[in-house]
Amino acid sequence: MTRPTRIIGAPIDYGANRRGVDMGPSAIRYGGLAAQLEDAGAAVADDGDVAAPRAEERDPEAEKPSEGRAKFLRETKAVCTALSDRVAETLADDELPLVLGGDHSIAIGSVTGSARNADVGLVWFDAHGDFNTPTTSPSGNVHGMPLAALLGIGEFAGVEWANADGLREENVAIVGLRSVDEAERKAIRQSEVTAFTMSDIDEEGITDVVDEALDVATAGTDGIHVSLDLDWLDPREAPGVGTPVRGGVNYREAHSALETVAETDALRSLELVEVNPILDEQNETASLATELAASALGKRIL
Ligand SMILES: NC(=[NH2+])NCCC[C@H](N)C(=O)O
Ligand SMILES: [Mn+2]
Ligand SMILES: [Mn+2]
Repeated sequence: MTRPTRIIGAPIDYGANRRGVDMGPSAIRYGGLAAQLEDAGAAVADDGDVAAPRAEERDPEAEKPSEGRAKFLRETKAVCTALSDRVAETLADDELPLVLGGDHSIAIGSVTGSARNADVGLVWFDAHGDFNTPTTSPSGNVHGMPLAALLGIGEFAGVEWANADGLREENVAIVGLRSVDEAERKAIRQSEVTAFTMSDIDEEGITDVVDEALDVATAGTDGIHVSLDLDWLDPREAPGVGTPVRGGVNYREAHSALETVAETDALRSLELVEVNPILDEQNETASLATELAASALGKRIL
């Protein structure tokens, strides 16, 4: 029997260039999330969404980083702080938080919450490194920065609300990387984070790569957080995302990866991000997200 699962929505799109991922939580719920999770054997409760300021109330320049550019940092901080508390409370109740985004900046909230009273490993399924900082970011979009924020890199050093207490670089694995900015490449190489690119998946196959990623994340930790950016998949499988990149994993590879996550039995918290219903086709990306969540929670073909 899977741990009781509590759904928490974080309906924001401050961190992304293209509007629409704020509707992700609705689309994923509408795509049949609760039924999928029950199929996986999980008892499901829906905690609703964290409060998010409306577009009209936003000020892109309200809170500035020490240097560089990070748009809507004040709003991102407010939402992530609330989300972090909800995730920590859910874990304290011995339930599994399933966070629905929203753009990937919400990972700052989910992971700080998950790593508050525990040593946590992190598996980051993504086409992107999300390793920019306010000075290296080409866009100023915070969804390209959450990993650097959580690890306290660059201008994020000592930024308490954004740094994850119980997370060490050695326990972070990025899987499926294929779009990296120049400064990000350097920063990832300099860090202790393990990055598995699409070329690694070409060479070794998804099974071996995910096994290795899970070894990295589980080594010496109390459990793992899995952050699934839907642009990890090839845009043919997941068209409803704001920053699609060709050459991603296919449908079966994605399921296989999350089935392997379930087998490890170390899952502490999970999030599904970057679903953009405006750009989607008949909600297929949101439905796919629900299926992958079910695989991560232990749903099997037979
Ligand atoms: N979570 C994402 N979809 N991130 C995309 C980041 C794109 C680019 N590297 C940037 O920093 O702007
Ligand atoms: Mn991405
Ligand atoms: Mn991402």
